[in-house]
Amino acid sequence: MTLVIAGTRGELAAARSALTGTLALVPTMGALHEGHRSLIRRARETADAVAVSIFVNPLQFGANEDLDRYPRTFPDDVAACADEGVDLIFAPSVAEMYPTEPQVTVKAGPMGERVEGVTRPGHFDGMLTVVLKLFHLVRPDAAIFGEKDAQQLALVRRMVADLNVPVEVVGAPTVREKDGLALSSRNRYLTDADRVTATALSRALHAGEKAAGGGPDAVRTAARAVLDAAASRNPPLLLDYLVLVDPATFEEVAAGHEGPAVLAVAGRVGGTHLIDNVPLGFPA
Ligand SMILES: Nc1ncnc2c1ncn2[C@@H]1O[C@H](COP(=O)(O)OP(=O)(O)OP(=O)(O)O)[C@@H](O)[C@H]1O
Ligand SMILES: CC(C)(CO)[C@@H](O)C(=O)[O-]
Ligand code: BAL
Repeated sequence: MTLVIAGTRGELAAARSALTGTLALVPTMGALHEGHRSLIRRARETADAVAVSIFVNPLQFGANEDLDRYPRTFPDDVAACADEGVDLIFAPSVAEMYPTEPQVTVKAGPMGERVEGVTRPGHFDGMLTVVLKLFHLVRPDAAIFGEKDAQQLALVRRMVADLNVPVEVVGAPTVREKDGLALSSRNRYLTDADRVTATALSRALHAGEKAAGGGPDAVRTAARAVLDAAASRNPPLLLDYLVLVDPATFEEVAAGHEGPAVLAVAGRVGGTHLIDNVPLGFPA
C-alpha cells in the first residue's frame, strides 16, 4: 500500500475509511529518530495498518518553552515513514487541529501535577487533550507510546481507563545511543560539550539500577552521586528532579517499598530540558 499524507480532517477521514483491518497509531511531534522508528515497528506488529501523526502541539508547551524552535523536519519524516512502511501520516496545521480556541480540555488530575508536571505546569493537560483529539480523529484500535516519556504513558493509560476510550495503549522500550543517552528530538540542540554532560542522566539511572538490591534509598543515593558530579561539570547539569516513583501514580515510593517502581530523572544542559527513566523492581 502507498503512503497517504493527510493534512486536513477531511483528507484524514477519506484515508481512514480506505484502510481495512486494525489500525495502530504512533503519535509524534516529528523530527523522527530511531526511537520513533522502533515505535512504528511495534505498531506494525500490533495491527494491520499503521498511522503516524506529526503535530507540534502548542497546548502542551509553556510560555518559556521551545515551541518556536522545536525541530521541524517534515520531508525527512515522510522519508522515514515511507521507509518503515507506514500507511498514513496525519500532519495537520495548528489551525486545522484548533480551528477555535479550545474551551473544553482534558485535565490530567493529581498525577499530572507531580514530577514532570512541577517543571512543566499544564503540560500534561495539553498533551492529553491533543492525544484524545487524535484518537477521535484517527480512530485507531491501538496507540504506541515510548517508555522514555513514562509519566506521559502512565497518564494516557489513566485517561483511557477513566474515560473509557476504546484504544489499546502499548508501551515500547527506550532506544538509546551507544553511550546510554536516550534518543530525543531535543538532543539536536546539544553541543558536543553538552552532549558529554548529558550522559550523566543515563549513568545516574544505571547506578541506581545497580544499587536496587539495597532498596529504594540505596537507589536514590547512588543515582544522586552521579548527578551531583555532573552539576559541577562545564557545562553543568542543572537537575530538575530525581525521583523513585510508583509507575501507575508517579507518587514517590517509601524506603520499604516492594514491587515495581520507576527511577526518573530530568535536567537541563545548555538550556535543553532532557528526561529519562528506568523501570526497577523491589522483590518482597
Ligand atoms: N528514545 C526513545 N525511545 C523510544 N520511544 C521514544 C524515544 N524518544 C521518544 N520516544 C517516543 O516517541 C513518541 C513521540 O515523542 P516525541 O515526538 O516528543 O519525541 P521525543 O524524541 O521524545 O522529543 P522530545 O525532544 O520532545 O522529548 C513518544 O511516545 C515518545 O515517548
Ligand atoms: C504524545 C504527543 C505526540 C502529544 O503531542 C507528544 O507528547 C509526544 O510526542 O510525546
Ligand atoms: N516528548 C514529550 C513531548 C514534549 O516534550 O512536549
